[in-house]
Amino acid sequence: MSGLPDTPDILRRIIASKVERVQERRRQISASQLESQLADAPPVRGFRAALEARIAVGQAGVIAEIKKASPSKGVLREDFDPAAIARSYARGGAACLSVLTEADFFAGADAHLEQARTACHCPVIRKDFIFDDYQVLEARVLGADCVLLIVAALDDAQLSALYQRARSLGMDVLVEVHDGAELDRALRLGGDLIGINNRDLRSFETTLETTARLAPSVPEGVRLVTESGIHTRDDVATMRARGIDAFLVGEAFMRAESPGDRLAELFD
Ligand SMILES: O=C(O)c1ccccc1NCC(=O)[C@H](O)[C@H](O)COP(=O)(O)O
Repeated sequence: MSGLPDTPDILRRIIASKVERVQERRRQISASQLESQLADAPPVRGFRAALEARIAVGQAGVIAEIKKASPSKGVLREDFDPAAIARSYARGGAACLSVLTEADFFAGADAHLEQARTACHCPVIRKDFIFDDYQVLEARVLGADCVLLIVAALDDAQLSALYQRARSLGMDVLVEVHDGAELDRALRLGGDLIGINNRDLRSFETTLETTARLAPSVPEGVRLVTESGIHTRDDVATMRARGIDAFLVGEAFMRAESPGDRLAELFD
């Protein structure tokens, strides 16, 4: 199993359950069979390009998340229709979508990504816990335009191999960090789309100060995305005042009757 000595326990538990699911999936569909399905995968939509297009005209680049539940908050939304949520997000001004496909802790599914992607023109990141080349290949076959690599869960060799594989398939990679050491590793990797997760996965404490503290260390040319804990217009204003223009938001939208309307309220 992947991971580092100080990988947060919740990540270890999520990945342990993923290992079993990926092994089962491999028994059903081999990697070579997946490779043969690449030709029929939906064409890649530019994930980072969609963010940059919004930011270039002075708007925030919003990655709107489709997430039914999470370890820190439990069930977020009972009325959970990924296609309807995707359409709502697109109407509300989302640049991109983030779709949880992890089943055991987030009640996600691969079908959620397919439904969301088919329902609108937004590029989609597969929000899952990736440690195996097979999962990167599977994400592309599903239609993902970007994948998430969590620095805290992977050593440098894994990070590099998975990053190169995703890029070779035409996908962008959101490299997620939570502290300075992880940010250094992400920058050494060559990541040009870096997410700072404001949520401490050891305590679940969530503070925008995490992004504020690390942002000055992110060089020009790297797009920084602030993730987690964005709930109010003040949160957005605070981040934008610090030069952060890309956001990944889930709970605040998932708890709203109209996710897209809430997005428009926070980011208009
Ligand atoms: O949210 C959790 O409880 C969680 C636990 C373990 C790993 C990841 C987790 N969250 C994934 C995310 O990073 C968030 O879904 C995403 O950043 C959006 O955060 P929010 O807007 O606070 O829902």
